[in-house]
Amino acid sequence: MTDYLLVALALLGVLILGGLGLVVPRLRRRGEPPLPQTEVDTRAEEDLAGPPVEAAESDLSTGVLVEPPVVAAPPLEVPEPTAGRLVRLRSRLARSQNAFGKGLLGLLARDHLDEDAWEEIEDSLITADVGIDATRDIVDRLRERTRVLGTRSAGELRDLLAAELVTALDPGLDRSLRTTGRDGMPAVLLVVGVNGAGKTTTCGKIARVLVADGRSVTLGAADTFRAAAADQLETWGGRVGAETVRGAEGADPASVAFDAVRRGIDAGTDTVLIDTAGRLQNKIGLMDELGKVKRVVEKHGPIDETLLILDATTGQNGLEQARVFTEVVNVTGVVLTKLDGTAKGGIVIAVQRKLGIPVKLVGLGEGADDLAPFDPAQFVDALLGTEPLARDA
Ligand SMILES: Nc1nc2c(ncn2[C@@H]2O[C@H](COP(=O)(O)OP(=O)(O)OP(=O)(O)O)[C@@H](O)[C@H]2O)c(=O)[nH]1
Repeated sequence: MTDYLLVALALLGVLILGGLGLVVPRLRRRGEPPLPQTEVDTRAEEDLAGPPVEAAESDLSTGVLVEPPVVAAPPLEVPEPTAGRLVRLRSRLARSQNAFGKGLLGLLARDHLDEDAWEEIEDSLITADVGIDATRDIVDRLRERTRVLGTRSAGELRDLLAAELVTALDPGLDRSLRTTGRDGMPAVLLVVGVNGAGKTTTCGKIARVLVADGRSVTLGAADTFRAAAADQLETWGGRVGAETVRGAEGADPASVAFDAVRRGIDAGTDTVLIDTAGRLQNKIGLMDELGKVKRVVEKHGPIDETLLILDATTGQNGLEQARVFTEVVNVTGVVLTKLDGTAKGGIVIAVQRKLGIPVKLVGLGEGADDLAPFDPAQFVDALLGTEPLARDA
């Protein structure tokens, strides 16, 4: 009888311990944060299958340790520092603007600056796309100062011309990029412009500039018109470890832009860069689409910077297109691309004067780091092929 009692008690003990073993892990798991859906699915499968078999670490039949295969992540690129880029890229600018600078300096070096010479100087500036109004201002001021100062030497004239060109470029304008967010939110940059101007390339280059400066970046591929544009952007981002948010081909650009900012907020990135499409048949369509992108993105908060990408080789025509964009979105800065491929560097002056918006960056080639912060004095030096202004002839 006592034996039966002991056996019954032992069985009861085993049952109680077994029951606790089943309950305790469930209680522990209840305190864990919810898992994303994909992870929940994986966990459910794991639970069904029991603990994972660590076959990768040891071969059970032989007892010999087997190394797990190493999958190497593609190496991230280290972009060039941004400081002094315009000086480093000076030769690109000097090469394309050589005729313009040399021509002007040749004219100023003449023994006698008569009416014809001044007219030729005007023509050179207009040919270089400086624009008629700006050219008149520059030449009038140069003539006046030459007369008052009695300036004669070629060196002095060159310095006066350089000073006038710098003045025409409005060196006091704020050209900094607003890439720092507020209240824990990322800064949001919207990139707009007509197709082929270099929007996607410039987004990629800006991402590199930001990464080089220690920022984290999320890219938004809101150019859903051209499928390759999203691939192109993703490739740029992947090279420096920036994530790209994209939608299906033909998806609503505004919703992709919205998702990109959402992702940037969730991931805690410093800057979200949104690439848009410019391929619209008419002004109304452009207004509707860009206006919607702007409105939808602003549900998260204000847009910090809207950059208009302009192809420098399109000259005065580009200015007309630019005006349409400035009517739709609040453009805060211009990026002039392809300045390496035109002798019409004067377009920088015309753009700022016509649009009243600072040129903040210039594209000087197709290379990944061929984008430079714009600096009026360095630009004029490169344009004229002269030494820095402070140095006298
Ligand atoms: N030489 C030179 N080429 C440039 C520069 N910037 C962009 N490009 C080239 O211009 C071409 C068009 O650039 P994209 O970035 O695809 O232009 P996009 O505005 O995004 O074009 P869509 O997506 O069709 O709207 C590419 O071949 C670029 O390599 C530059 O500063 N210099």
